[in-house]
Amino acid sequence: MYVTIAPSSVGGRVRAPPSKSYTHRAILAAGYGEGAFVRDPLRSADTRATARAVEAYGGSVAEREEGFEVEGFSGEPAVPDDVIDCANSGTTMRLVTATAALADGTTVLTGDGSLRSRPQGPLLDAIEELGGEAASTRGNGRAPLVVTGPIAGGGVSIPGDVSSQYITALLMAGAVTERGIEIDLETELKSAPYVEITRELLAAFGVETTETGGGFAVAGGQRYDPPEGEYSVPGDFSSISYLLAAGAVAAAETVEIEGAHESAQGDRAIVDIVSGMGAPVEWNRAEGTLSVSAADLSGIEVSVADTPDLLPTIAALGAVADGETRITDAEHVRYKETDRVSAMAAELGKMGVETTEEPDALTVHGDRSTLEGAAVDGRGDHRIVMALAVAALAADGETTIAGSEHVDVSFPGFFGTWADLGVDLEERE
Ligand SMILES: O=C(O)C1=C[C@@H](OP(=O)(O)O)[C@@H](O)[C@H](O)C1
Ligand SMILES: C=C(OP(=O)(O)O)C(=O)O
Repeated sequence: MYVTIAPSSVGGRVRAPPSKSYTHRAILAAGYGEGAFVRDPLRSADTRATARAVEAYGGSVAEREEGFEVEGFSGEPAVPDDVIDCANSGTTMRLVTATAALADGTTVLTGDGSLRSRPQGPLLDAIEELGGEAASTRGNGRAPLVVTGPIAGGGVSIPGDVSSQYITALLMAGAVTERGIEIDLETELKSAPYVEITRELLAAFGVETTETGGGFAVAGGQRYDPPEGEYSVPGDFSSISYLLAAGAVAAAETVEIEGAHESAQGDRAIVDIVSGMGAPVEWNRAEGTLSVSAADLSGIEVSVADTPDLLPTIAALGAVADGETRITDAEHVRYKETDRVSAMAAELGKMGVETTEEPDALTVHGDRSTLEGAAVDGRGDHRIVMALAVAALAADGETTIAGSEHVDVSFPGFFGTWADLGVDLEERE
């Protein structure tokens, strides 16, 4: 599908979708236990992929009005009847590849073209180090993957700078192994707050993890069992980034965002980034509301070591801001649904924006007066689509984004929310 967006001003009160990261983990945690009710989950293409995997391992996930009713496989995943299709979701593939290592038999995992291009080698090596068998069918460290268990746990070393999802995967699976898993990081951990999200969620399910000198550890033989048998998912700060950015570049009146409660999400850094660029932002943490007004923005330097998913949003803000916006520590942002560093450089380039790309950085030379509407490509990547939809608000003339349907991966109804904010847009096949 295509969406055409005319330059618009925005205002009003909207609700952030529930967190994708917490929803994935809550569904799988409930699967590792006897089950749980996941209240207010994100119902999206990616989180449904995790739900399907839990079913493949012998659990069940029923969608109810208020949440997902999950029945678990009690720490003993069955050998799936069929290949597990993780679709577009890296989180699903990494987290449930470690689950496969617990099953007494062989599991095959695959995904769409984008997911089959993303790195899985370090996780396969870790499973082998723990005594399982794990291979890429093409021998290139990418899916399709074939994993044979069971593993009993033990010590493992893994790089920290490719994906934090490997650590999350091993911690979650390790809790139900016999011996637990001790993870030694070979290189500095990137996307570190996502491991904190994991640890926070595991604690809420009664599972203890520890930070060691060189990494993390989880004891084996633990039970996943949240109080009252339920878990409530907080709002998603990566999704909030587009709403805050829309307010910062185009609010005629204040934009108010509900569902912004404190949690371990590193992407809450967007609040400081937007205000650091000059937009007035207020965060009422007790109520979980944010309000933002527009201002003349200026460029900023920001590291995305901890917050890779914010790069497309910051790049779009940088295109509207005056002066240079330099986004550093971004190498791991190239391993996402697309290489988001070069995707943003190229697509903003079509809108008249000058950028400088380095292996681990992107500099956007912002000048709102030269930002022009154009035909751009969302690259089949939800975050590229949504970030370009931010830039479109401030462009001179209409912008048409190809692949608008991909927002379903993390923010279903994104363009409905955009319209509620007053954006002048049209979607078509
Ligand atoms: O664990 C998670 O929920 C995620 C971790 C991050 O990936 P990496 O750890 O691969 O950087 C992030 O980019 C992704 O959107 C979600
Ligand atoms: C990279 C992302 O997710 P995943 O790794 O789960 O595909 C994302 O949501 O931006």
